[in-house]
Amino acid sequence: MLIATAVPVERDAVAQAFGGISPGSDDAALGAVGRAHPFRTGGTTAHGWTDVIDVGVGPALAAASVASALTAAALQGTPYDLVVSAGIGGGFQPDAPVGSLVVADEIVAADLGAETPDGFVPVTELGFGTVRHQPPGDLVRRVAEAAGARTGAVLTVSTVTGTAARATALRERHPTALAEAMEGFGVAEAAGAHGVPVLEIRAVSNPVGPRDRAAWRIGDALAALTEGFGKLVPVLESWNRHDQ
Ligand SMILES: O=C(O)c1cccc(C(=O)CC[C@H]2O[C@@H](n3cnc4c(=O)[nH]cnc43)[C@H](O)[C@@H]2O)c1
Repeated sequence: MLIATAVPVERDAVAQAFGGISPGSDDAALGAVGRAHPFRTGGTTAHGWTDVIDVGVGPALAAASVASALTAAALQGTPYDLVVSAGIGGGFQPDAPVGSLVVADEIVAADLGAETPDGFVPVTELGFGTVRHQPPGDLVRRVAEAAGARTGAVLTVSTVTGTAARATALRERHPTALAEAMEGFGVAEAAGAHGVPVLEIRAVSNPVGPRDRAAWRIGDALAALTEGFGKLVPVLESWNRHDQ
């Protein structure tokens, strides 16, 4: 399994749930993504090992980093069979309070499209590409149950929402959205290109809405990430894509 966080503190929060903090690795597949201290579990389960890597902020860098890691692992003959995008995120209020966990039942590119006089039009309506990925429903349910998480759409944005108007517009376009972050769709595109299932798990660090940096609770969200992963690791490790 490959778990992709944006930044090292998120990687370390997830790695703690596996019993370690970024010991570093000279593994060639992980080195290929250019990250200094990837975390690799001992590989003691029947399902092999889990790598936790920080892939950078934003959908483009996340996609490039994850695609590199997936390609390198496949070329080594040890392909990953599940990719998880994980980290902190903004929560739509009141449904996803700060400190809560959200598991994506849909990973949606919320600002990939065109602005028109009639409003936002997604690229799919312009005849291009895709704007959503669907994680395996059974795995989403099991993981959310184990971690005590809510399930809903997680939006990927290139600009952190900073106004109430923008939060309302996003929620109107995506009524099932619980959270927004900046990497999930990029990670999902890379996983999709390799035919590998994807999950997104976010710990809410701040409300989506008017920019109020003082209201961000990054420490609490990182703690929730560690606690949540502690509960769901057995589910992730035992999941087999043929269970679907
Ligand atoms: O606006 C600021 O002052 C500010 C301070 C620290 C960090 C940021 C970020 O933009 C971090 C983005 C990073 O964290 C994820 N994230 C967390 N909350 C949100 C959100 O409400 N909307 C989008 N992304 C969020 C994101 O996945 C990035 O990895 C800003």
